[in-house]
Amino acid sequence: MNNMNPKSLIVIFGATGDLAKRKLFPSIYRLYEKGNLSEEFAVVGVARRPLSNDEFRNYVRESIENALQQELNHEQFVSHFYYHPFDVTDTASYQQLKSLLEELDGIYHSDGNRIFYLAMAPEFFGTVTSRLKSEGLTATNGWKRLVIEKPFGHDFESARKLNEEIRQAFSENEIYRIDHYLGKEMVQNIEVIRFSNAIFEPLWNNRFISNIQITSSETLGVEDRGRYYDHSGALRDMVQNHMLQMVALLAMEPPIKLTTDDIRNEKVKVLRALRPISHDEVDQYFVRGQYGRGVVNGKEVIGYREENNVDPNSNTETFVAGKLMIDNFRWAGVPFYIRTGKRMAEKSTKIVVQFKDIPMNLYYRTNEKIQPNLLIIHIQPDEGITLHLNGKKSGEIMKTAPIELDYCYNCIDGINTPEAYEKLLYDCMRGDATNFTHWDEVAASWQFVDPISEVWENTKADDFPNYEAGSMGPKASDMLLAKDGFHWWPIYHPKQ
Ligand SMILES: NC(=O)C1=CN([C@@H]2O[C@H](COP(=O)(O)OP(=O)(O)OC[C@H]3O[C@@H](n4cnc5c(N)ncnc54)[C@H](OP(=O)(O)O)[C@@H]3O)[C@@H](O)[C@H]2O)C=CC1
Ligand SMILES: O=C1O[C@H](COP(=O)(O)O)[C@@H](O)[C@H](O)[C@H]1O
Repeated sequence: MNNMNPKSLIVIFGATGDLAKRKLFPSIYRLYEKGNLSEEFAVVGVARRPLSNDEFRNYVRESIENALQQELNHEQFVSHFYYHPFDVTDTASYQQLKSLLEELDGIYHSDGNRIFYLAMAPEFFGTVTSRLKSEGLTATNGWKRLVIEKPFGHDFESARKLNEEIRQAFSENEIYRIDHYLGKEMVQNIEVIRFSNAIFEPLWNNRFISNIQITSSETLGVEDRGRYYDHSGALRDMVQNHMLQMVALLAMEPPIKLTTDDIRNEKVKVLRALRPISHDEVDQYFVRGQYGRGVVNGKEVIGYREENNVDPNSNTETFVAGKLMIDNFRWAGVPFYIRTGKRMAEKSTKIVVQFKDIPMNLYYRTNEKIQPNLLIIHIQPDEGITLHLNGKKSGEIMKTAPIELDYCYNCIDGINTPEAYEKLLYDCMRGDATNFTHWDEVAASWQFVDPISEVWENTKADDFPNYEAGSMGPKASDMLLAKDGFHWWPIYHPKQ
């Protein structure tokens, strides 16, 4: 097999769903368009509604054209798509799927390589994987891989059970647990910025860094996902996975080599070193919020409790801010502040690394307020880095002025950053699991988050809704930093 142009059959369970339409089909097309797929691939869509192959192919074409806002340039692309209607709880249909895969293996010479992508409700994850094994679909001459969407469980116990179920059919190195933040260009850049720059790595510790802030704010509300979200909340939806993954990448030790195992091992160590938060400490370290009505991007929007499929008295948080301490040599004493929420003022994901003040500042004498040095990693929508320094104020004696060294990745003409799903699908096809989460990371993350959700589920938040849609969250989020003498740095890009 040519590892750069992998060949495989891809079975998408939930092929008529939102994720497949918006992310998976366009990503497969982009890979094909760039020549990253060989012609020896086929996609089999599985869902209940009755569609013929032709109807499915039209649906795929439309999905791609809508998502990419372009016409399909390669007509033959959709001929690689097949549809197999069935209810995944029905055993008999797996036999028909097996025959179809064997037939397609012959047509596409895909060497028995199979990706099973579970893009459907998580309650089916266990059923599908056990049927794939019991009905013989995993017995193939080539490799087999399982891509599993979030949420991976609801807490540690449910995640452990799910893991046990899928491990009956797939080994750990065949399981690709998606965290789409790990496919983002600038999240992948964290390691490179840290480990390939002599000006950062020696300073990357508690001697020189005073705190690190990670914000992932959204302007969207819960849209049509109220049923799922009202049982999840921001802590499970964003913190347990994406936010903790970014913390792990920022805090991990340099891996011995850039292999999947070496990187994952270092990330797991960080997650295990997170200071556990006991039930009676939750209020000290974490803040929850829920949005009320407000104005977002100039439009009036309803409050969370008025959204479709949301309990009108819901106790679910749509905002979380937290202070995380990592109890190891490198990070002892350095708070990592995280915040994420829906219906906030901006759509933005940013990491701000705030360096400590220098020991003695010559310029204090002039009553100048020297700004701390900041390294800002812009994850989205803008992609880049900004370094905040101090320089001499032009024309003045003994006065400083802030300087911003700014590099914008996605401002450069011709650079079209690949979608996270495109990169992750390609990684999976090439057998590179580095940017997928290992079970040990998932387990450690749930173990950290569980005590917080237990307290929040069992205590009514009397002040909900406690932030206006279109704001940066509840006041208590600012207080969380203020009591340590810090404040949240703005999350807009300096050039905006
Ligand atoms: N949408 C998104 O942006 C994101 C989604 N995810 C995750 O991806 C997964 C899919 O989400 P999403 O696409 O939004 O979900 P949807 O509800 O849009 O799609 C569900 C899919 O499953 C199929 N389906 C439902 N029941 C059965 C059944 N018994 N047998 C066979 N097929 C069935 C549906 O088709 P039919 O009705 O025809 O059977 C449909 O294709 C979830 O785990 C979600 O958490 C993760 C991150 C983002
Ligand atoms: O996983 C999820 O992520 C999205 C935010 O992703 P982004 O790439 O747009 O930052 C969030 O809206 C969703 O609730 C959550 O399930």
